[in-house]
Amino acid sequence: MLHEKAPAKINLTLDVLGKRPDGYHEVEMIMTTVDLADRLSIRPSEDGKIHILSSDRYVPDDRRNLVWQAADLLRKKAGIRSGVMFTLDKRIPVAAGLAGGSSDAAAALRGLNRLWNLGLSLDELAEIGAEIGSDIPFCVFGGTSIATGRGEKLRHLPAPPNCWVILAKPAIGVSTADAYGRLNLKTMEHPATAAMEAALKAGDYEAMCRSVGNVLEPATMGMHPEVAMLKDGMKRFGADAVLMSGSGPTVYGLVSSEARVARIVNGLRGFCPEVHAVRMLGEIPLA
Ligand SMILES: C[C@](O)(CO)[C@H](O)COP(=O)(O)OP(=O)(O)OC[C@H]1O[C@@H](n2ccc(N)nc2=O)[C@H](O)[C@@H]1O
Ligand SMILES: Nc1ncnc2c1ncn2[C@@H]1O[C@H](COP(=O)(O)OP(=O)(O)OP(=O)(O)O)[C@@H](O)[C@H]1O
Repeated sequence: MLHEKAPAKINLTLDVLGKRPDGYHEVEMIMTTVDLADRLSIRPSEDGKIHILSSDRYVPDDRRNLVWQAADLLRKKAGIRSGVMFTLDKRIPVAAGLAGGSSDAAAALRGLNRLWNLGLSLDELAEIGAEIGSDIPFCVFGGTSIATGRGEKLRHLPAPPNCWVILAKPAIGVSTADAYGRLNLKTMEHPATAAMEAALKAGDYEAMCRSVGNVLEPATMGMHPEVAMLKDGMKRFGADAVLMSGSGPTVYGLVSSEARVARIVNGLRGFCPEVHAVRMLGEIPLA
């Protein structure tokens, strides 16, 4: 039996540069993994099939699961006929903007590469993952990167300065396609991606906080006003910077001092069902 950790990601920035002929959007975004992770256990199955046992009843256990799709694609590419049994301990909120499913799929690729002794590099696994979802290549590596293209072209960046990340997810799920679909390419305000990259290189916490931005925020807030309310609450309770992650609806707050974390978490629990205080993971954690 093999074990892989599948950490959540947050977007420090998310910019859209235009619409592509394939219907996707050309993005430029800085993402980093945080210490909230699903656990994936992997063992061979005698019947030649792919099985998924999930701890979360809202997560599909069949071919709709990104873990299933990753295993199926890797099997085809590697010409393997063996079956596999996954046990998925879900801790990342589902449909939250935290790339939970993508990270599970990336963990499946890393784990199966070991189980089947395929000897593929992380670059090769990321390329295979990109055929299933735009966030999977980033999740194969973890750490901190700037992603371009559809999200699959990655350049590694230094870890963010040490701080706490408070994640708050309202009781709604957001479809990523809907959020992109509602984007107004003409009126959107672009985030300061270059300033964010410079802040990470300088290890400058205040500059990082000043540079967060996500063009999908107004699009998702238009469908779900709860997201704007949660952002206001998080600011009022004292977070240094507040942003929606990915296509939402999870909102995160950055906090430098541990003393403020409990106050913000307790304040939010009053009106938000799911709140987690976690650390940034820093450097690539997944080996
Ligand atoms: C919002 C983010 O999570 C930020 O990291 C990603 O951009 C989305 O990544 P993802 O969930 O892996 O997305 P995919 O499964 O590849 O695509 C889901 C849907 O999102 C839209 N989509 C996604 C990525 C992209 N660069 N442009 C898009 O327009 C498309 O409508 C697509 O059908
Ligand atoms: N392993 C998985 N874990 C969670 N959801 C999954 C998984 N595989 C497929 N799904 C489906 O994908 C949908 C989106 O779930 P997920 O948690 O990956 O969203 P997300 O965090 O918003 O992703 P992203 O940030 O990459 O857009 C769910 O509604 C679920 O039905």
